[in-house]
Amino acid sequence: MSSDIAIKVENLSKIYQIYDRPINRLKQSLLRGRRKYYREFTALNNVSFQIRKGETVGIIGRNGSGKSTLLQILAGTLTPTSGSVEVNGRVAALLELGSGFNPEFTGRENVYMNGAILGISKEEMDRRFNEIAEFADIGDFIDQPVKTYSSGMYVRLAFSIAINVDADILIVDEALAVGDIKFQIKCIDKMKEIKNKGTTILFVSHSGEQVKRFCDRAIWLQNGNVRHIGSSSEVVNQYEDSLQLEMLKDQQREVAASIERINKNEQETELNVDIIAKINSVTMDKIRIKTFEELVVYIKYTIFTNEVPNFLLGVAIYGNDRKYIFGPNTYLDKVNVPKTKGTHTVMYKIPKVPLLAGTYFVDAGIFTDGGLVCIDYKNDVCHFNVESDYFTEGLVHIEHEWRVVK
Ligand SMILES: Nc1ncnc2c1ncn2[C@@H]1O[C@H](COP(=O)(O)OP(=O)(O)OP(=O)(O)O)[C@@H](O)[C@H]1O
Repeated sequence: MSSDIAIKVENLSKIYQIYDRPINRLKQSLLRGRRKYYREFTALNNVSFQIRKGETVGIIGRNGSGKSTLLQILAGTLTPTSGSVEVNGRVAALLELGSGFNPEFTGRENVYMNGAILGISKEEMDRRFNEIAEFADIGDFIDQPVKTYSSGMYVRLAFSIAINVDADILIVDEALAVGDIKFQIKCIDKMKEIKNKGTTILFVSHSGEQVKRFCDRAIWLQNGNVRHIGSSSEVVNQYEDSLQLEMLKDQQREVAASIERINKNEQETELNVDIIAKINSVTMDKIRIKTFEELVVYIKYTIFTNEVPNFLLGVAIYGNDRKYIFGPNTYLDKVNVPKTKGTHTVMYKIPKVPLLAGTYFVDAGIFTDGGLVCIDYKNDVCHFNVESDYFTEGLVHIEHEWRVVK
């Protein structure tokens, strides 16, 4: 393995054997392979990647996507079914709660035991002990058996050991979510310090923001497969978009069913009543854009009467929480659009969209009388995703400046 590579994973797979009943496990071990008493579940499927020394890499994915399985294999606490893992350097791992400590031993004893596992001598641990105890800040509990600890105390001590043993590679599995905010800040500061010292860090987090801020790159696992590897903001944005899209698909299924019902009613209305106009379609050139790129929406509508006086068209953009962001109309903008009989298409363009990463929804409506009377309105008729590099935070980019005044 090249000397600047810290971790090299090639075609790594982990298949768990799932026994529906405990007795089946026994039967399997007694009858050794003559019959299969288990189902197989692929938790990792042909995963390959490399991590350079000094890199901080975030691992993201939905529950059950294989993140913990991967970290456990990298930390050496789980064996893979196939594939290879090469780790260059000493690993300190902070895995799920409950691993790494003997519950009957005191905190102090566990500190020394963990040190021994990492190949650190007793004398060396004597030198480091105070720093570890101070960082964990669990007071007299350090001399109590670990089984009496709260989950918060447990994480404090485990984290304190992991970051005070000068490991080359630090592996952290979602542990920060357990500690209190003050401790989380302390840990992040310490991890930054370690990162600046050149330690390679692998980090599972459910917080996209945390990964964007802290990691250079990210790996997105989906059903045990690597869906994407890249810069952390790019991967997190794509992952979050996909979560939004899944939510959206559910919503759209519901909307499609209700549109079908409405269309049926409309057809009946068209047959019976003289409707004056309707929106035929709302489409977009691109549904995936970057911040400051152009957004184009086409609204096609039909007017059935000779003319609709004071006709106006509006397009509104909403956030995914149905927060109203922007909704101009042709009346307020003093723009003339066709209002006579026939089918017309109007383009609505935002030349430089200032929105930051996320999924946004478009409504379109046609009205008369300055918007007082609604002729037809399409709710959430289409959506688009904005991707942005991690250059600022919030919903939109607002021009601004900083100045030191004193
Ligand atoms: N010992 C096991 N036996 C059988 N299946 C397992 C075992 N450990 C994990 N799995 C399954 O493997 C899949 C991946 O689990 P893993 O814990 O790696 O996912 P994860 O991405 O870390 O999830 P989470 O975010 O919920 O912690 C899950 O479907 C889980 O149920």
